[in-house]
Amino acid sequence: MSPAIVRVALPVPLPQCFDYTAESIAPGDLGRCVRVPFGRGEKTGLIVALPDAAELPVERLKPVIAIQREAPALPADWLALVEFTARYYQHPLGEVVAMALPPRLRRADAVAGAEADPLLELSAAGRQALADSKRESRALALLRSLDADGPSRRQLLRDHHGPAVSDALKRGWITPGSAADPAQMAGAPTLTDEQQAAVASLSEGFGCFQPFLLFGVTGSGKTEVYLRLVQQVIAGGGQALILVPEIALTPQLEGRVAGRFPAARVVSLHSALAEGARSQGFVQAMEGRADIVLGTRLSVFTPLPRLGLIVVDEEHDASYKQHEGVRYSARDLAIWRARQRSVPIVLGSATPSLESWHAAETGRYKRVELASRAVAATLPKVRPVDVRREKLQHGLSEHLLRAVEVRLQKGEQSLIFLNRRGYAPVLSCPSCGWVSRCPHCTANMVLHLADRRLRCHHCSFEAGIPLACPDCGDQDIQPFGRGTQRLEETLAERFPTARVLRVDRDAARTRSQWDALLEQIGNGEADILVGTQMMAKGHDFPKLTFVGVLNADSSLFAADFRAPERLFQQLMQVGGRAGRGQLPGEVMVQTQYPDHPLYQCLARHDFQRYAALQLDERKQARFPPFAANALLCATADEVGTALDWLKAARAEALPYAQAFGVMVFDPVPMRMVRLARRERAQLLVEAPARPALQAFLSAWSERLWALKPPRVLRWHLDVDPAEV
Ligand SMILES: Nc1ncnc2c1ncn2[C@@H]1O[C@H](COP(=O)(O)OP(=O)(O)OP(=O)(O)O)[C@@H](O)[C@H]1O
Ligand SMILES: [Zn+2]
Repeated sequence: MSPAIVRVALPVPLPQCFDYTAESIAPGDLGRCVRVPFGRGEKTGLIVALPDAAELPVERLKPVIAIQREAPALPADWLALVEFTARYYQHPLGEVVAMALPPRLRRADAVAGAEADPLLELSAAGRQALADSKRESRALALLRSLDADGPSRRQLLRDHHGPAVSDALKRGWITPGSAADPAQMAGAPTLTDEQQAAVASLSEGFGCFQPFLLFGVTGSGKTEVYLRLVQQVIAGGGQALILVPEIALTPQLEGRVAGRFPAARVVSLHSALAEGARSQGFVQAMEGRADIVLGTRLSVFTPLPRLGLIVVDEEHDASYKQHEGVRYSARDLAIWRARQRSVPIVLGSATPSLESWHAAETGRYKRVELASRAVAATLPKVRPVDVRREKLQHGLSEHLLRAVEVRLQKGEQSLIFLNRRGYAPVLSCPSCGWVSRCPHCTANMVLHLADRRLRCHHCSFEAGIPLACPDCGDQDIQPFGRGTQRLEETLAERFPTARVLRVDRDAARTRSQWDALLEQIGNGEADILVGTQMMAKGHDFPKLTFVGVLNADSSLFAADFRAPERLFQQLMQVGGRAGRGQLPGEVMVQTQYPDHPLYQCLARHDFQRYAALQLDERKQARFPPFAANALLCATADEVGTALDWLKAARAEALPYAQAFGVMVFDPVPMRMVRLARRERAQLLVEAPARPALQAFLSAWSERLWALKPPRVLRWHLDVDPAEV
């Protein structure tokens, strides 16, 4: 009997899969990891097909080394998902698989998915201990919370009560709970009428594919709506997948979900997790043992046998698109998955992407609206502050300073938003014009006074601060412009009694630093916050009533056609942090263009009007969603090499591009030509719609693989690029 053939996707930058022979093979081996000889070494890949015949003569095939049969095989719908991803984003399947699979599964290590996260409840002894207790202690706090909120998962308890949990287990004060209903909710507020209506319309989608756009103003309580839908799904025996932009920015949501469904098994997945935890969560979800999967873009690849609902929170967020390796959009793949599995998908945002907005306008998505805030009576008052005629004090207008002053007097919080880390964006010499450029990038090095370094925010190159100008020796070199550190300094000088707190990536390098900052703000231990985009999303601080925005104009006339859309979203989101509790909010945006439609629409909270204006412009200019784009990017040691290769690539495309209705533009150097010592160029492909683009790219990429690049050159395709 001739040996069986297995087709394996391997993590190598080549477009094809590889055939091997295997002694014995069962249909169940499809979707299993496998070790195979490759080149002079070995590699781990995934069995993606069991073909009847090989592409090469069988005698030339090598036998597999081992098939990993301890871990469960990936299911067929998962294989279809990664195959679609590879095809759509024009990326080798083996690399897509390697990205989508947690490392331990990928290496074909045995993975125990069984590590339980048991439900713990108060025992009779615990109840007694609680009654007898006299002194306040950590153990007591734990027992009290179990008494008040009911049973909870061990992990969640550990997060809040630390070692007290093991202690209480040992003493028998808490015990694994009886099988509780995972759909049972704890501490849910009564829905507003609007929320109730939204839940009702959205639940109509259960059991079939239907994309919904949940368009809800900031603070309207979208999360509450998701949670009710999730409850219905779990009650029906299904699993829910909730995608969030950045888990580091949403510990609140994680806690909220787990706290709301104490008996449900919640798995949270993101790339910052330890390998073991990520593999475990993945296997738990795959075996149907998780009820809710909450995670960042990568979790769109979690196998979910009982999938009943997908939620994409803040669907407009740029972090759903991966910017390296496999350049996929988790939002778009989530929609594909919902269709594949015939389940509803809810895309939620106060500022939807124009793509999704357009889809709702044209009826492809169903729009469900939350027009008012859940708690606060009103949306904040927003106004542009004209800075053309005002003398600014260290970049701050009198209006803005007075607004901060008023908040201080009332004991409320202000946030000054400046999307620029560091002390100053550049150090420069007034006599010869020297500026602190990064030696490896087309970018300036940012001055960080906190640790006295110059740092490139693109390649992370660092240098000390020179005492004198390296070119002319002048000792009077100066920081130019303003970053968050400098703003923090200015505000502390101006308001000496206020507690000024900076919240940016430098202040919150780790998850625990970030949690500590959030707690400080939540407890009202800060009066003035200086924050970057980290502060823009999703947070809910009841005492925060004023938001001042600096330096917004710089994105107004940026070259990228999506820049104004992003600016509008960002300003609306950051403004949405103000006045979410009982206190009314106010937002000021310093600008030289107070009459610009963007600021005018912002002041009226009129997303719809702004979206209509932008979509009109896009239609005229044939930008997405009225066209589909791809970029072919090349990097090399010098830009000329990259441009030459792109020209050759273009020449390959020209003879048949027209047949697809596709335009292939001339290659150009990228705006930031140098990045981390490499020089970059790109070429834009524009098609009337996605199917035409796909058909063209499949044909073209075959030729691209055949075009032998010079050794120093790397290339990739970026389908639906975020920036053009
Ligand atoms: N029905 C309700 N009753 C009482 N409080 C509610 C209700 N719904 C939501 N809230 C509260 O309102 C606040 C805002 O809700 P949530 O964070 O879900 O808003 P959101 O729509 O996600 O806002 P954003 O888009 O700005 O993040 C939260 O503090 C939430 O607990
Ligand atoms: Zn650099």
